[in-house]
Amino acid sequence: MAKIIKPDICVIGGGAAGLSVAAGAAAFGVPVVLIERGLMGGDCLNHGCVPSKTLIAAARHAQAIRTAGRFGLTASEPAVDYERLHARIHEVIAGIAPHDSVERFTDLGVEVLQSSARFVDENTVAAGDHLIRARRFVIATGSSPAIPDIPGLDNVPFLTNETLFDLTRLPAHLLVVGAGPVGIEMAQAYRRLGAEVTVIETRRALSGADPELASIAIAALRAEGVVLHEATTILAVEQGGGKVVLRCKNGTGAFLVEGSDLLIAAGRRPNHASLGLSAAGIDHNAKGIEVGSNLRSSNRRVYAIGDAAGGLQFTHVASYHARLVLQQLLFRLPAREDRAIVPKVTYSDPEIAEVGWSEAEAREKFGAVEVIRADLALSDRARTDGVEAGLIKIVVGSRGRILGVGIAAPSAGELINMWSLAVANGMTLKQVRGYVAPYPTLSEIGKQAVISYYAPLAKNAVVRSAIRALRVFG
Ligand SMILES: Cc1cc2nc3c(=O)[nH]c(=O)nc-3n(C[C@H](O)[C@H](O)[C@H](O)COP(=O)(O)OP(=O)(O)OC[C@H]3O[C@@H](n4cnc5c(N)ncnc54)[C@H](O)[C@@H]3O)c2cc1C
Ligand SMILES: NC(=O)c1ccc[n+]([C@@H]2O[C@H](COP(=O)([O-])OP(=O)(O)OC[C@H]3O[C@@H](n4cnc5c(N)ncnc54)[C@H](O)[C@@H]3O)[C@@H](O)[C@H]2O)c1
Repeated sequence: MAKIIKPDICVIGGGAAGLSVAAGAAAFGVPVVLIERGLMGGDCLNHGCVPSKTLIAAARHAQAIRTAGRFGLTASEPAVDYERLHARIHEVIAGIAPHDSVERFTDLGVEVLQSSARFVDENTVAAGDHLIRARRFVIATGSSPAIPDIPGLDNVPFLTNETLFDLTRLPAHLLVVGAGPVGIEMAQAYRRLGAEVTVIETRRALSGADPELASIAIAALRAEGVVLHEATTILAVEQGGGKVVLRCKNGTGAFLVEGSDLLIAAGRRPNHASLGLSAAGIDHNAKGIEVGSNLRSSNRRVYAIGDAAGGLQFTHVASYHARLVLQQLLFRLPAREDRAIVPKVTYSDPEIAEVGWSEAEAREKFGAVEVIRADLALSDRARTDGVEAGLIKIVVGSRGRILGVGIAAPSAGELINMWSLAVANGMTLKQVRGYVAPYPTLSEIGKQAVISYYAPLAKNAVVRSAIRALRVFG
């Protein structure tokens, strides 16, 4: 006989999105049930952001050793102890895991059920031997790696982000399918750690980013020895002589690529196949659960957030969504997702960070916009730190309104923070002109770009004659 529970909120999925809703609801004393079928913390903690950024940090140190010569130090080829690096990745995960654990959430007052959830009707979810009849449901079931339909792939072992961080040896030659954020970040990291790396991409690399900014990161990867084939189709994959072989074709003809290991980084698919969505009248498609800007589904009791909602797929979006849903469920206040205020970062080196409308999007939406740029070469800090390439682009609308900002630079993910605040608050260049930037920092290039916007003022005849007139006063 199933046990029936009737909480106010039932959250399905214990990743970044679901945990944020559960913690927020419990903090206000609202009865909440959280159902998780796998590891608490979801993709970000276990197979995504945390292990990938730990790997990238190690790779950055390896590259610093390799390129130390230009700072007057003795450079060498770094000796990589991959088993030790594997252990460090899992130490970092283990260090964060208690924050997301069943124990912590139980202590917060959340009832955690460790099983798979499935809707049985419009108002009921089944999980193990429980039936949950909640006033509201929040689907936060995330996404999984999409596996492309390439002939032969069924017969060849391959890695995804779910298995990559279990490797205890450095791949000799990593073949990467897909040059999105996952493919590019991992390609550069493994190259820096000493692997040969070849990336195959059907379209252009980092096609979601501003092409001018993306090209700076891609040039850096190529200079470091990553081989990248864009606009290339993989016709088949085979295994032979202990190698993985990709049969490829592009504008130059057909060719073979051989490697020791294959990583599939070809995008994501939502985890909703086993949720029984049709039984609950929840509309969905191949990208995710269909929601309005208030994140509510076609079943008005049910919301979908994070990767499951099929929009932007970032951990900070998961927590942004959680806040919007809590605002509606707890305080009965309206809330709408505004994608234009969400920053997007790819953690290549240089990093690519963007917020607001890109140049192309703004031209399409607003027509006449101005784009101001400053090259990182203008920054004294870039010179002291030996940073060779970088750029900031600010897209400016009428009356100097900041519509969007894109940065290619080391730590661009940090530099974008102040611009995210500016875009979210509809700020203008005049407001940025007035703040004092510390010297020497990379952030100063933003200020320099803004000053360049006002530079024509110095040549303006009216301004000049006003200054001449004011000289009369001594
Ligand atoms: C390699 C990689 C690197 C990334 N790096 C970054 C980064 O640096 N910064 C960033 O912002 N984003 C990054 N992301 C994206 C980020 O990981 C995701 O956007 C984020 O994890 C989404 O959180 P979520 O809670 O929506 O889903 P998930 O984290 O996927 O959590 C969903 C949870 O639901 C559970 N679940 C699914 N179905 C059921 C069911 N039927 N019943 C019960 N439980 C269920 C799953 O087990 C899972 O634990 C990265 C992703 C990858 C793959
Ligand atoms: N830094 C970050 O915040 C970060 C890092 C990694 C991932 N993520 C998130 O995870 C999501 C998934 O990232 P992703 O890189 O896996 O997906 P993606 O969809 O961004 O990129 C996948 C790439 O694979 C290519 N591709 C697909 N099938 C192919 C095939 N058969 N052959 C060759 N190329 C093929 C696509 O053209 C695309 O460029 C992103 O939307 C991103 O938001 C974020």
